[in-house]
Amino acid sequence: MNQAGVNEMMTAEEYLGSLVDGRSVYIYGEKVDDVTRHPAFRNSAYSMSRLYAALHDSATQDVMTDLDPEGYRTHRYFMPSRSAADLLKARDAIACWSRLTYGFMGRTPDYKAGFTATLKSDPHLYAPFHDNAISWYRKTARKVSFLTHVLVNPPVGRARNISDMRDIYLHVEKETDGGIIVRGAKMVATSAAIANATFVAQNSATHYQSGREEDFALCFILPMNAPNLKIMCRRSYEASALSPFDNPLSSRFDENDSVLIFDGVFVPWENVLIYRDIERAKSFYSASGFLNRYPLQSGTRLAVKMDFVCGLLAKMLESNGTDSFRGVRTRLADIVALRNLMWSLTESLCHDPEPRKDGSVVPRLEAAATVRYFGTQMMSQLKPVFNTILGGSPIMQVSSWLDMKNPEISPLIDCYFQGTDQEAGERLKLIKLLWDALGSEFGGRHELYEHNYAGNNEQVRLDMLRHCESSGVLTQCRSLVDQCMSDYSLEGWTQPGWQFDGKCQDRV
Ligand SMILES: Cc1cc2nc3c(=O)[nH]c(=O)nc-3n(C[C@H](O)[C@H](O)[C@H](O)COP(=O)(O)OP(=O)(O)OC[C@H]3O[C@@H](n4cnc5c(N)ncnc54)[C@H](O)[C@@H]3O)c2cc1C
Repeated sequence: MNQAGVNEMMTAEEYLGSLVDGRSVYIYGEKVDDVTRHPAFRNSAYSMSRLYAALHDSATQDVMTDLDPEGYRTHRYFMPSRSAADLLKARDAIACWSRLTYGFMGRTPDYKAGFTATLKSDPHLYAPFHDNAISWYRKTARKVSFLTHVLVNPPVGRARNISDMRDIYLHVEKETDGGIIVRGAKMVATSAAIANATFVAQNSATHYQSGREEDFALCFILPMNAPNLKIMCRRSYEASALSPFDNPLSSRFDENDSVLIFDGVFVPWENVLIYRDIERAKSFYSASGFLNRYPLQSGTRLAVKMDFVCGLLAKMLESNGTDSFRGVRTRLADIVALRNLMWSLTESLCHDPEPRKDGSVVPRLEAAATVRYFGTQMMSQLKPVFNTILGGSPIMQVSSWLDMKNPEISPLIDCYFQGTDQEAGERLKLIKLLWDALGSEFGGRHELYEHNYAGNNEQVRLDMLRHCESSGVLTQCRSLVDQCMSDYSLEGWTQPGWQFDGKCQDRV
């Protein structure tokens, strides 16, 4: 094997070029010709392209990439890991990419690599489509393709049977020699407008009725330019950004979430992984290793974001001149503790991993479920602290950068908008950044994302509990209590050593 391996990873330019493929993206009443030039998407697409540049940059290539078992250079998380050390290196690659977006792009291509790498480890989970699994592993690893995913049925008729929702929920409409035709809608595909393909399945909480609902038990991968696939975008925060000074994050890291409408979409057989198979459709999440693997990406990305958030908070407190107050410092400590917790969890995901049949390893599910649990709560825990110790300071802003360029008022701004030992321009720059991160519509969407991206809040908890029950963790916890209770009885200690003379001590 060539030491350098074969390098087919997309460059930044190739990635941007791959998005100009005739996809049907709709926003503001129009179909978008080219997302790489459109004001609603162009900066976010460019931010994503910088990740591809990092794969080829000699300063970051070693951290980011390695050769996969077939001799192709790829991102470290796009291939199965063989050891705890491999997982740690993959964690560092994920962190390296995340820092390029300060943790504000959650669905970078390494997220779905949490799944696609597993296609190589156990393709037989997708029998009789196991060749498709291997083929999609190769395609995604070699190019470092950007896959998003869409798993959730629209929030309508949730208490009804799936089959009663056939007019809305995604299902197979027709089978042909070449593949299947699917129809229905799915929510929401983050970054679909700037991804290469989407993975489509039902989420793990879906209840199917055997014999009636096989048409819904599907799993396939679809290029974003598939005919009749409509990508319906929400409002763009990038398009509504005033300037880099006013919206330094939302103007370039807006992962537009879209509803996908499959309006009679043809899916060729080679893109199908599960077809009308309820058992496989229900079980592949836990069986594939995706549930073990994706929290390494999402936890590491969140840890980077928490670094950023801690920095923001510390700088704002300094600017306000409240950074030495004892009570304020204790609340900053609360946020630093959350940051430390998330980084520690990423370490525990890598150490002592679970072996797979093919000799690869994945993070232990117990640790993965814990990242999912704490990760989804972190932003909600953070906001009250900001609201409390920053008081009203984040709202003391000028309306836009134009006020600072207006000679009539700029001297007044320079005087009255100063921070503690800080010029007004620097303080306002910091406040605008803080507001974009946490107070803006972009910030609100981020809070909702962190809370929900891993499933609804009850599912996150119940999945973790179910795992701890089935893996024996709760049995072990119970037996520790049993052991303690077996040390004594009504008659006294059952073990030698401790003293009891048969009297009630305080009546001696
Ligand atoms: C910003 C953002 C980005 C997202 N990106 C993606 C993406 O890229 N791909 C993707 O697939 N999804 C994505 N999602 C969707 C996300 O996966 C779902 O929102 C999440 O799984 C929660 O599901 P839900 O919204 O359907 O809520 P529900 O499951 O409807 O839950 C809402 C409430 O109803 C309760 N509930 C639901 N069902 C039951 C039941 N059977 N019995 C009792 N109570 C019940 C829940 O406990 C919860 O309290 C995104 C969401 C957001 C907010």
